[in-house]
Amino acid sequence: MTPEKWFGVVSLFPDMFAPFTQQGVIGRAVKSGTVMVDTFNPRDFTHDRHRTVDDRPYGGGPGMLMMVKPLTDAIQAAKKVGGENSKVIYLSPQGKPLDQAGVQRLASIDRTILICGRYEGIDERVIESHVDEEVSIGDYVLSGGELPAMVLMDAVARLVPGVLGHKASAVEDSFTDGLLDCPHYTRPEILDGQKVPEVLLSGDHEKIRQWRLMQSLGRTLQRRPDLLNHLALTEEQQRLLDQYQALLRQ
Ligand SMILES: NC(=O)c1ccc(NCc2ccccc2N2CCOCC2)nc1
Repeated sequence: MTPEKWFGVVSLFPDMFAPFTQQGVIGRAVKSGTVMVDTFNPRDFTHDRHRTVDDRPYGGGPGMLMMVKPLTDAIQAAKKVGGENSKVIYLSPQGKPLDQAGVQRLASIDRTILICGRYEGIDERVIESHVDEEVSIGDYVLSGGELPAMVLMDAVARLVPGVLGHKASAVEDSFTDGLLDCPHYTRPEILDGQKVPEVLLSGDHEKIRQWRLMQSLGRTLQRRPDLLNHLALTEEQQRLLDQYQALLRQ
C-alpha cells in the first residue's frame, strides 16, 4: 500500500534509524504502513577499494566534507524511489529554524528526502542544485544531521492522520494552539505532601477546561512571552490570563 508519508533518508549511518523506526509512535506508524522510511547510504555508491565518502575542502582548513559523487548518487537513488518531485531537505545549523508551523507545512508533503550531513558538511553546489530547503532544529551544533532528521520525522509523523490514537491528530487543537502545555497530574492524589489542584478532582469539565487554558496562558506568559506576541488572544483567553496574573499578585 502507498504510505501517507514517505521519508528517504540519505545518511552514512543508516543503522541509527532502525531503533527509531521500530519503537513507539513512529514504530507503530511504520508497522502499519502509514509512514515509510527508506535509507540511502552514500557509501553504497562508492567504487573505490576504501569506499571513500569524504573529501578534502578547497582552500584548506580543518576537517573534511562529504564527497560529492557518492552523495549525489544517493540523492538520485532516493528520488528514484520517492519520485522526482520529492521535497529535498538538508538538516544543518545554517537552516531555517524548525517550529510547529514549519512541521505542519512539512506534514502536508507526502514525499520528503532528508540529507544528513557529516564531517563539516557538504559542497555548496550540491545544496544549490539538489536541496529545496535547509532546516535547523535549533541553535546548537551536532556531529551529524541524523538526530535532527529523526526529530523532524517524529514531529511530522505525529501530524499524519491515524498515527496518534488518542487525538484526531496532534495538530494542536484551537485550545492551546501556539501556547505552552498546562501542568498534568496523575495518581497518587498526594505525592510527598503535595496535593493535586482541587479543580481537577471536581469533575466539573467546564471549570477544568478553563483552569487548563488559564494555566497554559499563564505559563506561556511567564516562560515564553515571545510566543504570546504572535498570538491574537480570544476574549476568554485574555480574561483568563488577567485572572492568572491577578492570582500571582495575591
Ligand atoms: N541544529 C541543527 O539542526 C544541526 C544540524 C546538523 C548538525 N550537524 C551536521 C552538519 C550538517 C550540515 C552542516 C554542518 C554540520 N556539522 C557537522 C559537524 O560539525 C559541525 C557542523 N548540527 C546541528
